[in-house]
Amino acid sequence: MKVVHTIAALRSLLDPIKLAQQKIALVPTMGALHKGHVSLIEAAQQHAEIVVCSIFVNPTQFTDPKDLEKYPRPLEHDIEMLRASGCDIVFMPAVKEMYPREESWHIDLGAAEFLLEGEFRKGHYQGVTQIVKKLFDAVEPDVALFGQKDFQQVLMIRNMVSYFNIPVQIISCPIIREEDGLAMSSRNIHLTMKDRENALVLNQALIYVKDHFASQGVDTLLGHAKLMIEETPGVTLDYFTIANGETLLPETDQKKSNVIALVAAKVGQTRLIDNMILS
Ligand SMILES: Nc1ncnc2c1ncn2[C@@H]1O[C@H](COP(=O)(O)OP(=O)(O)OP(=O)(O)O)[C@@H](O)[C@H]1O
Ligand SMILES: CC(C)(CO)[C@@H](O)C(=O)[O-]
Ligand code: BAL
Repeated sequence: MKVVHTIAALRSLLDPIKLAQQKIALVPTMGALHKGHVSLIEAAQQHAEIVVCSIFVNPTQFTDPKDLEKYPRPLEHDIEMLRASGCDIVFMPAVKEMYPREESWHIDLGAAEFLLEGEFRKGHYQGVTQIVKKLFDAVEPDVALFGQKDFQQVLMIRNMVSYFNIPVQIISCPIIREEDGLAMSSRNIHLTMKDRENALVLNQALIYVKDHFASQGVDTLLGHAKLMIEETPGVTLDYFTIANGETLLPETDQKKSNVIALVAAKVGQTRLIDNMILS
């Protein structure tokens, strides 16, 4: 496994691979890797000969400076995990490498940009698409893999790709959970023991909705799920919605396909998200 820090070094590794017409997969991450990330590397290996993983805590997508400051950065551990997973190239640029000068960025990501995460983290998806475009320019991958855990992020990245006509296949991979159902997340490390227990309600509320989707109406389901979360001590709900998987607008027609339940809540000091496909 090669570890590189500059776009120039990355390109000199990738040029012969491209000349040999080998397929390249990119797995963008912010590090603090867990089994969810490893599942993306493993899926990437099914789609390409060479797997590049980027580790970059992208400042432009953080709307809360404290969140950026305390974002975990266990670099040695990450490199060891990637080595064990069979990743080929790790790209770990410094902030100056990706943002050599002040720049403004704004593209039309469609109305769904401003819903859900976009409402609670204003400008977040401009920052996400800005860095993912830069990573795509640096790597020129044939395929890029993202987690369904960040459901809205995958939609926004697909919109960015179609905005620029980038020839890359975007693949969304299933959510990897702890044994008790908590969605794996780098931010779980901030949870106290009590928070960790309380956080389970997010997955439990999603399961409730999925299990009763055929037998109860949307209003009843939402009422029950929100109550479950609001009654859990230390948990503050940002949103719980049953939405169309394309527009992210509330869905009331339970016979439709592509319906998803999405949740975000603060558990103690830590904001977590999760979701579940309903149809
Ligand atoms: N539990 C998971 N299962 C599958 N993919 C995941 C999971 N958690 C994160 N990912 C995916 O890994 C990629 C990198 O995410 P990131 O580095 O932000 O990790 P994270 O655990 O989502 O961290 P955080 O949510 O705290 O920012 C994203 O595409 C994300 O959707
Ligand atoms: C896609 C991403 C690596 C861009 O910084 C980030 O948003 C993430 O880790 O999901
Ligand atoms: N996994 C999404 C990255 C973020 O929370 O900023």
